[in-house]
Amino acid sequence: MSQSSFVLENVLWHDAAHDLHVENGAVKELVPAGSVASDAKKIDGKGMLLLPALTDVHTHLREPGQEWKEDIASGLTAAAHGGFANIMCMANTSPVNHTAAVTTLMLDKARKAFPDGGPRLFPIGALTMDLAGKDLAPMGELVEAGCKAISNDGQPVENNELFRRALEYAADCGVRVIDHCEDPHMTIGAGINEGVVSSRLGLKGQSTCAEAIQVARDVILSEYLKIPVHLAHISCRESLEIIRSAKERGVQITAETCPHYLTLTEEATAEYDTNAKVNPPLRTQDDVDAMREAVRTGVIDMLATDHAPHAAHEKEHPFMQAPNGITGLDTALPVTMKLVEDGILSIDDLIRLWCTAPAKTFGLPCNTFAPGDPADFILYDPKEFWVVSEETLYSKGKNTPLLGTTMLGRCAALYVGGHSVI
Ligand SMILES: NC(=O)N[C@@H](CC(=O)O)C(=O)O
Ligand SMILES: [Zn+2]
Repeated sequence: MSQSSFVLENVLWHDAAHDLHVENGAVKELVPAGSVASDAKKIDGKGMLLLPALTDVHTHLREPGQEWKEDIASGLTAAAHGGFANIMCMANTSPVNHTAAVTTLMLDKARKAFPDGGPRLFPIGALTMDLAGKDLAPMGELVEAGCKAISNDGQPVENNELFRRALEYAADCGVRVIDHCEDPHMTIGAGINEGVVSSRLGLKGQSTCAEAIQVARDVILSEYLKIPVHLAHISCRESLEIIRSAKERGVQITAETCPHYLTLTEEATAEYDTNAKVNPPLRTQDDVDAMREAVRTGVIDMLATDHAPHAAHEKEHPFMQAPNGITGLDTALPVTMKLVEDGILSIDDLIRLWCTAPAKTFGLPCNTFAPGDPADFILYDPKEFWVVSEETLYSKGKNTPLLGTTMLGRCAALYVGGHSVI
């Protein structure tokens, strides 16, 4: 019997006990418990919550070049324990992922990290060479090598003509551009919101205008060219208003936000905590409220981690010198499940935001538990207490403002294509 044919018995799906029948790595049926007629191997699901596995369209894996922060093996291990079947990794490595050779190296490393099958890796190619904002990267070659999207994430493109040509070139290559929306002249790298906390600390903050201006630029180009654009890590109310009205006009804009923009405010940086220093910065409670509304109504299409691991010694620099970024693969699902417990999201919202929308937008494998779908799923233990600490995070990056927080619930098992990864 193939290892990927089995009946997973007694799992909780939408509050009722179900059995999941997997055949040759694909879903055969998901039915009320006790109604599968098959002599395939039985696995006890122990009443755990069944969820489709997650897709992260925005991860920084740091390999090649900055393996002390994270490498592909450690990042994919954190992804597996976080419940992710698909990971799209950003191009801001060293060297930048601007040639097929770098993309191929990333894919080789992923295969070697999980020779029997693990989370699937889908690299994102650079938009410009070295992310320098001058010469377009060879997108055709990058897509052929396996890149699923194009982005200058971390180094926003300020040249509008170049950005327009990049959208056209990427569309010709059949992929979407993911834009980190930030006017690079408006205090890029500040990592703290321009507001009461930055004033109190005597730091130069980053305004919401820096983001919203680029969102507006992208909407204008997307509408004019009739080319889809994906907006990365949206953080503030002003951007949402632009995205909402663009979508009403039928502009092909998709957008993501991250768990931290749904749960944390600028107050997290009030004690100069560099683990809360991220780009775009954590905003106000009013922005958090607006973001929560936007993920419910579909103004924001999906969640992404923006997993941005950095080493402890780097985050120990004074606030303005410390690098931007929060590690997120380990904590994304429990943080989102808490939003479900608190009645802010429904479980169907969570599945749409973390599974169906990201996979479908970027053309990745997607499990909706329909017959024939890849058997990518999680068994989630809602009763596992764990404290976020250097020891409990699988990522090399321990840079999260959640250190010391107790989480209720964790991914107990991940299957990708019917293969048990953890
Ligand atoms: N999001 C972050 O705060 N940091 C990202 C780069 C970026 O997107 O700015 C990183 O690579 O560390
Ligand atoms: Zn970014």
